[in-house]
Amino acid sequence: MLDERNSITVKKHTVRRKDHLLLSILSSVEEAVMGSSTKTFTFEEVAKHNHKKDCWIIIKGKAYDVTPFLDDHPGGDEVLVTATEKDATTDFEDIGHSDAAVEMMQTYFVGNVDTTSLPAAQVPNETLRPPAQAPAYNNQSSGFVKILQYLVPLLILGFAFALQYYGKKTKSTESEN
Ligand code: HEM
Repeated sequence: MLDERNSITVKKHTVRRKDHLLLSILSSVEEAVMGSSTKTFTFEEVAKHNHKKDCWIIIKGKAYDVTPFLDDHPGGDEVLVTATEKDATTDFEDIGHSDAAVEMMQTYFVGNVDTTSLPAAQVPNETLRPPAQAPAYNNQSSGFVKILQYLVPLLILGFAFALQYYGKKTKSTESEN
């Protein structure tokens, strides 16, 4: 009886081990297949998919075909279409997407993007202007603020003394009367 039970547990273990082995073989085969079949697109190739019926976005150097997700995206379909034809990494991260969203994203992965083909980030000219070009009145105004910093406490002090003096004077004239 005991022997029978032992043999059953031993068999279970063997089966589990075999399962595990089989799974790891399967996953490494899958990995090898997936690895070799992962495409690399240029930015231009990805950018062609830029409308509601065919919508691809680029996040962290990877391309995602979010066309089937447009209707279900909690942030709406418009933001996703607007995020095409550019590197949408900052847009995606600025929203503060949850871990669940990041996990969900993997479903739509279609390939890597050749990062050398990505256009340089477009920075508005205003932000590139060096601070040296700031208007000259800035220095003048900071000098004026410094003078005020000394002047205001002095004025308050003078006002306090004047009040004290005026108070004493009115007291003495009252007592004289
Ligand atoms: C494959 C890519 C994306 C997936 C899987 C995804 C998924 C999600 C999910 C699950 C949410 C709900 C909140 C959360 O769990 O974080 C969400 C919200 C949102 N997403 Fe995305 N998203 C993707 C790309 C983008 C992009 C590129 C933008 C562009 C700006 C964007 C904008 C938004 C906005 C505005 C919200 C609403 C946030 C709020 O109402 O608080 N998403 N997204």
